[in-house]
Amino acid sequence: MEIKYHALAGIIELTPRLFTDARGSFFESFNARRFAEVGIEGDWVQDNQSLSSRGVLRGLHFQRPPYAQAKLLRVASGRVLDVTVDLRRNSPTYGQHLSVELDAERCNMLYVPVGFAHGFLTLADNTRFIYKCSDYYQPSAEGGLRWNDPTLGISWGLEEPVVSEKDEVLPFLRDFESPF
Ligand SMILES: Cc1cn([C@H]2C[C@H](O)[C@@H](COP(=O)(O)OP(=O)(O)O[C@H]3O[C@@H](C)C(=O)[C@@H](O)[C@H]3O)O2)c(=O)[nH]c1=O
Repeated sequence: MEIKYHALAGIIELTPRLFTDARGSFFESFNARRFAEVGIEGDWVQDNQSLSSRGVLRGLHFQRPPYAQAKLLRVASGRVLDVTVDLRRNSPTYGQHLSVELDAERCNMLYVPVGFAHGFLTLADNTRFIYKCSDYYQPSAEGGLRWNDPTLGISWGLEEPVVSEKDEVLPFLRDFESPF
């Protein structure tokens, strides 16, 4: 497994070893012991999966404490541009973001600790996005930031993605107090 510690401290990318043979391929998508060794901590309690066509943007989302979630993300089919924004008030990289492409061919995964907003844009049809969460879904604790906030300056590479009504009215960073 290849491990990459990204410039936003705490974000870890894992690219697993794929075992390929005449039947197809195999990889370990989660191994509690091995993942803990490289710094991935989470008492994982919920798995989610979404299906999206190309050009769908979901995010940028988080849950407020005490329901904050760490997430372990991957793509089972298709491809996404995955974006995380550092919302840890004491962090030297507060307000900065990281963009990482996740795809079903490499099966690369991203670990996002508590304290980040998260979103993704699908780059292919039939994109299945799968993620583990370290706390349960709690609608009353949902929060987020606007995907096209000029202060964040995220280059999504698409002018008019498909975005939910809920996500189109999320606040901008300047009007927002981070709960982290
Ligand atoms: C996130 C979530 C949603 N739902 C329901 C609520 C709603 O009716 C429907 C769709 O919810 P949403 O529109 O919030 O789904 P979506 O926009 O895909 O939300 C997800 O976006 C990505 C970027 C994340 O990081 C996730 O944590 C999550 O917030 O599913 C659950 O039942 N459990 C869950 O854990």
